[in-house]
Amino acid sequence: MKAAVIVFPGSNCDRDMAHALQDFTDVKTVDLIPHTAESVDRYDAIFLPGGFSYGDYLRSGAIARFAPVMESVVSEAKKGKTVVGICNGFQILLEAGLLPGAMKRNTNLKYICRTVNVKVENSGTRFTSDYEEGEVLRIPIAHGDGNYECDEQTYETLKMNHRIVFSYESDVNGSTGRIAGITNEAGNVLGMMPHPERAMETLLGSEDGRGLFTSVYHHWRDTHVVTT
Ligand SMILES: NC(=O)CC[C@H](N)C(=O)O
Repeated sequence: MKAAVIVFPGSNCDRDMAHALQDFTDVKTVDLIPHTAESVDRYDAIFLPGGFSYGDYLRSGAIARFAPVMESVVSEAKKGKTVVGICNGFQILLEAGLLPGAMKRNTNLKYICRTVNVKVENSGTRFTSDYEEGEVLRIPIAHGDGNYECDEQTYETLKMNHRIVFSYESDVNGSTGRIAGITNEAGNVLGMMPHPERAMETLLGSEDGRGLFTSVYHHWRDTHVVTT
């Protein structure tokens, strides 16, 4: 599997994301791809990392969504490739229209940086198959704009189709339905606010994030014939 980690001006979790993929899965190639790249079509999975792309000016993710590489990210997502957006990456996917809804300021109007309990609501996805359904993970959050908002109909659709993949065990930022992560309708695009790439080693507080990266890798391995 070849993975691309997109680097926008202001990304700050790109190296952690590459480290998570490189050192905790059997992914063959992990490349850091600049926001100016024309195409990511040679990659099997595309990762949008957290950070403060374009300084969060205008609205988190609103400028990054127009970065040159995004045209290719959108078209690969529409072809069914695996796309993962974490934190600012999730915000960019929302702004790009690959996922429904939007992010508002956290209800306490503060940047929240702490480890929280995140529940796996659906373990039947390519992002969560290595977790148990209902499992509670300890994963850090670090965001100012993590208050997920969508209209009632969208919320009902997300719920009915099991597209709410992660939820906060208790309310941390005001998100509708305590939503922490959702997929698109086709199930190949995931956006989540918590940072699994910062939960890879017990020494650093938690290794509960590993399952996200191994699930993506195992999904790819199980759907591809590997010739050596
Ligand atoms: N860690 C992040 O990706 C932060 C996302 C965004 N800059 C926010 O504050 O909401």
